Amino acid sequence: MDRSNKPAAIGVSASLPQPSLSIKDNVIEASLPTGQSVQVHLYGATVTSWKANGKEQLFVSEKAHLDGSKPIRGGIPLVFPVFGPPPQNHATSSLPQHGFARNSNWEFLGKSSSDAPGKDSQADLTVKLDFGLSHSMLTEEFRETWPYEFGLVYSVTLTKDTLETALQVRNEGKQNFEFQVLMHTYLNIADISDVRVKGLESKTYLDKTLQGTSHVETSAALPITQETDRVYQNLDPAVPIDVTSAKDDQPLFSITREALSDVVVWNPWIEKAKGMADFGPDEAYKNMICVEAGSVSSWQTLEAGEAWEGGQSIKSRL
Ligand SMILES: O=P(O)(O)OC[C@H]1O[C@H](O)[C@H](O)[C@@H](O)[C@@H]1O
Repeated sequence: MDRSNKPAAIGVSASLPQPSLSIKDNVIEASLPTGQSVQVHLYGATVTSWKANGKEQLFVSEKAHLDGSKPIRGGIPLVFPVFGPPPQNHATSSLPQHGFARNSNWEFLGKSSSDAPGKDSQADLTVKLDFGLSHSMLTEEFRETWPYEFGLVYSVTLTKDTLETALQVRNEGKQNFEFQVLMHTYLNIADISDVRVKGLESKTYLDKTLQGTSHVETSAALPITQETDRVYQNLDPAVPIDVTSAKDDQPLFSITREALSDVVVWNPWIEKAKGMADFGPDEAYKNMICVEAGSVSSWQTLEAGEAWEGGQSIKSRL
């Protein structure tokens, strides 16, 4: 994953078509000359569309609120600084479930594009969009409930066959703070019964559908046949989690991570899907699986003046 701020398009032949950008109604869209595109809402810096090979790769609920009144149900909501309901007696205790990043208005910091070093082909072009959120941009309520001086830079990079999302967290204040982070990715799938999740065998997970009890995964290719809400812990981020098709065992998605050693696998299934007002249609649980790269099973402590960085790269089968 390359998250450096490369100079815009230097070294790219002037005659080659370049990535395009549009900004409208707080939605940023970028596309590559080879057809791939990405869309990001400033509300939550939520990625709401990733098209590759002419297909939408992310699931967004038909009933998702896109007006900033509620976190967006689908795409890639960003969870920070707490995952799930905040614990009692913790600095995050008064925050909403999954923190404030997904329900704050971010700023667009700009676009940069590059081609792979030593290559001179359109196929190697990438486009990176950067978004920022800091303490002063939060609502008064969030500023009061989580009073730390922080800076987030979220980078969304589109390449020919991957989408990369990376977060930098900076402590810009004088006190240490603790955080959790997670990229709550809703993958678009044709049929949940055809999907298997690989790369989890022998890993310990907390099953949130069974009072958070601890288990060890026995399946090399996990089918989703009921409500599933599991936090797999201490995975090697470099080993991909593959979402494969049971029909041909080919990966539909392959997800590698950096500094994100937990992975949540979530599907609400029938009853929970019906119970979520912003989830629709009811049957849509068949068309999504959340595979969420994060650091959530403990807390990252960030000392004053320090920075932390983590991210994921999702490769889609083309
Ligand atoms: O409804 P939300 O707040 O968006 O949370 C949606 C889901 O997020 C994660 O996957 C959690 O593990 C689930 O327990 C939760 O239900």
